[in-house]
Amino acid sequence: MIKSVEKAAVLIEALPYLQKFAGSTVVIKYGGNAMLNDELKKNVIQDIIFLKYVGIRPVVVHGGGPEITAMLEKLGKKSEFVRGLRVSDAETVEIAEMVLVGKINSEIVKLLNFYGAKAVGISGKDADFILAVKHLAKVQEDGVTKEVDIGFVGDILRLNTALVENLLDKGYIPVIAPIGVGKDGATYNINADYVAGEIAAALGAEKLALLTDVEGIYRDYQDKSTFISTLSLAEAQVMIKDGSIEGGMIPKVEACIKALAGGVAKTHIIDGRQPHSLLLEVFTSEGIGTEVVKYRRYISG
Ligand SMILES: Nc1ncnc2c1ncn2[C@@H]1O[C@H](COP(=O)(O)OP(=O)(O)O)[C@@H](O)[C@H]1O
Ligand SMILES: CC(=O)N[C@@H](CCC(=O)OP(=O)(O)O)C(=O)O
Repeated sequence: MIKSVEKAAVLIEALPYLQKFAGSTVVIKYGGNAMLNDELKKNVIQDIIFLKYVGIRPVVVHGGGPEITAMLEKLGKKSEFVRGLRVSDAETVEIAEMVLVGKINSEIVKLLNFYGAKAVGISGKDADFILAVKHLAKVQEDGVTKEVDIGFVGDILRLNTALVENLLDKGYIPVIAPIGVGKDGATYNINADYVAGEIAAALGAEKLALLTDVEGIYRDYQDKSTFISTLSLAEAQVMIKDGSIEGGMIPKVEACIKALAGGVAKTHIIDGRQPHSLLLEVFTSEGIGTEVVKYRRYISG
């Protein structure tokens, strides 16, 4: 049992962060790999509500990659990824939309409302929130960079930021599904990390927190002793180039780069499997996850 004095110390430790973040916007990317059981989901939902009740403006962007993969498998379709992005033919994007908007978005909204917030779900199609264009994946072949068509995968052309700002101003928690719409009316599957990075930059958020299924970034992710607590943009770019950041971690790091370039003060990749990792990241001095920063300070001597 923790003693009352220790409980009070925990609350007092949060005081400078409560003061610092009151009124600011925090974008939370809730990844599909951090949704894997109900207890974890409840923890994340309670953390988001906690942020809201201490005066922070949380914006939730969710993924759902594993559920899309499982649904595609049920329908006899195999998933293929290029640089962390799902190759999406017309049928795949339709299923991705069904899973993301019809299932995951409405479930997160339901849970947030059940635990005491007022949440509103939106996809990129609501009020043309995410205007998208076809993404061309850049892959290296024999030392040459080639552009590859991976189907209805979108890049973000424009975000209707006013929609999210209006919701925040009225006290709602926006819950965003990463589906975009083209000028031609086509539906695009967009990696949720990119949506989170762009929306954090567009809103001038204080913080972007990406919840995933690893502790953070490793120099060699097969070797847990190579964990990195702070990574600069330049270092991250080198790690993508030399292949030590790969697959699903690439969009995350690129989202941090986008957010930092857009003026977001802090970006973090944290372990969504650790109970209340979001609260620990925001309100304690305990270092958690990997912080991606513009520049790293070197202490000499
Ligand atoms: N250098 C690295 N450090 C940590 N994880 C990495 C690294 N490179 C690739 N990864 C992979 O990225 C994964 C996280 O991305 P992803 O599976 O898309 O998660 P999410 O569903 O949360 O978006 C990790 O589980 C890990 O397999
Ligand atoms: C183009 C693309 O890759 N879209 C993603 C969208 C969901 C997502 O981003 O889910 P996670 O955050 O759980 O990975 C996909 O189809 O898996």
